[in-house]
Amino acid sequence: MLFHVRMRVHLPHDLDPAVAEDLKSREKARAHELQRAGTWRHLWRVAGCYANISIFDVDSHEQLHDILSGLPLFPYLDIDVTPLARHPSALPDT
Ligand SMILES: O=C(O)C[C@H]1C=CC(=O)O1
Repeated sequence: MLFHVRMRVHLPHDLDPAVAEDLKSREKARAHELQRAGTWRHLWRVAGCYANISIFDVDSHEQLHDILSGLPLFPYLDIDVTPLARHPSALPDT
């Protein structure tokens, strides 16, 4: 199952810089792990924003929820999820 996910990051301005760097470092490691597993299929920066557009490939809504809510930055993310279905005019393997 494919999902389009938009994440906007809102780190508090008074967050200790060392804590922020630790969160970003752990988030990056987890993002790499999920990309290598094929679960986090696309990860794009939204130009001009501290936000990303991602495509996740998971087995269930519950798996997606577990992954997103387990991200180190989760407490600071606004997340919008859109389920994707195959378009009838899409060429195979696109
Ligand atoms: O920077 C972001 O968009 C937030 C998050 C997503 C992947 C990652 O490494 O950080």
